[in-house]
Amino acid sequence: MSEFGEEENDGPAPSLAQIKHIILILSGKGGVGKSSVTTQTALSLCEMGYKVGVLDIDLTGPSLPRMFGLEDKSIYQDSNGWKPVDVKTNGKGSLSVISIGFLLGDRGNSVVWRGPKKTAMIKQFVKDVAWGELDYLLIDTPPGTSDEHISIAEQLRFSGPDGAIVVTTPQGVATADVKKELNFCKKIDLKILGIVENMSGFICPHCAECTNIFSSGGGKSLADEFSVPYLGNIPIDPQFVDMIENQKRSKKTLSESYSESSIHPIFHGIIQKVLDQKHPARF
Ligand SMILES: Nc1ncnc2c1ncn2[C@@H]1O[C@H](COP(=O)(O)OP(=O)(O)OP(=O)(O)O)[C@@H](O)[C@H]1O
Ligand code: SF4
Repeated sequence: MSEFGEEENDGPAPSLAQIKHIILILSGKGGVGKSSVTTQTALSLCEMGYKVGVLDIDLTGPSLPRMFGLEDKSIYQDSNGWKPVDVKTNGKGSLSVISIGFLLGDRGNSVVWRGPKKTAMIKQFVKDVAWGELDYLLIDTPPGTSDEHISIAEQLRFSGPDGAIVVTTPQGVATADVKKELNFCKKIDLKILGIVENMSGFICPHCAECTNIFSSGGGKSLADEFSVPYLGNIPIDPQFVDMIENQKRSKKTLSESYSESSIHPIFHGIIQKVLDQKHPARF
């Protein structure tokens, strides 16, 4: 990427002009499945026929290239800006991805940057990607409330995001961190579209029966406490991990494998609750 200059954030980025809805995916804590939720949101919306873009601003641990089976892809820049990487779909909708992961030479690498450099990179991601026309742009953020969150909130200040989907797991420690995240959203005036409780129960790979191995209900009580929508819970599904890990060897596209998975109807219901909120399009 080119030099990062300090500019004033003086209005909505032209690169976002043809995007109808912007949704951020947040989590208070690492490893709760935020990137999985972003991936499933993208696949579900795409299956519904929408044009979807995914922006990965988890600069210290970008996992979306792996989730979408795009680890060997690179991005390039033309006169319109950075070109997102396309993901094969079932013929419905469209899906493209931009991640810092595409710029890291060794895929095992992560970046260790101080705040100003992270801010500059996020600014470039927001302003210089040639998304074209999209129904939904999903922004996958790092866990917690870090420089990246403040930067993206600042960059989107004039761009009217629909709001944020917040991911938690049933355990108390995760829900405690989510409270901080929810308070952060309140502070920056970012609407909460709802809370998703991930890894809630376990789907048996033999009989597809769902068993609650940890307590559940933490997400719902948080939603009640903060008076925000509860979108639902997603069980741990070994088939999902298998689908991600083995997509290169599979004859099916990720969209096809996803549409046949047990997790798919559950997640579809979650996304439908977001769509039912009927946020006005940005243009
Ligand atoms: N419902 C689920 N069923 C099975 N595996 C899951 C589920 N949700 C997440 N996982 C797996 O758990 C791991 C962590 O998930 P993910 O990378 O989505 O978390 P994250 O919150 O984005 O992590 P990070 O803090 O690194 O950004 C991944 O290997 C993912 O495939
Ligand atoms: S849920 Fe049923 S099939 Fe799965 S391990 Fe338990 S008893 Fe066996």
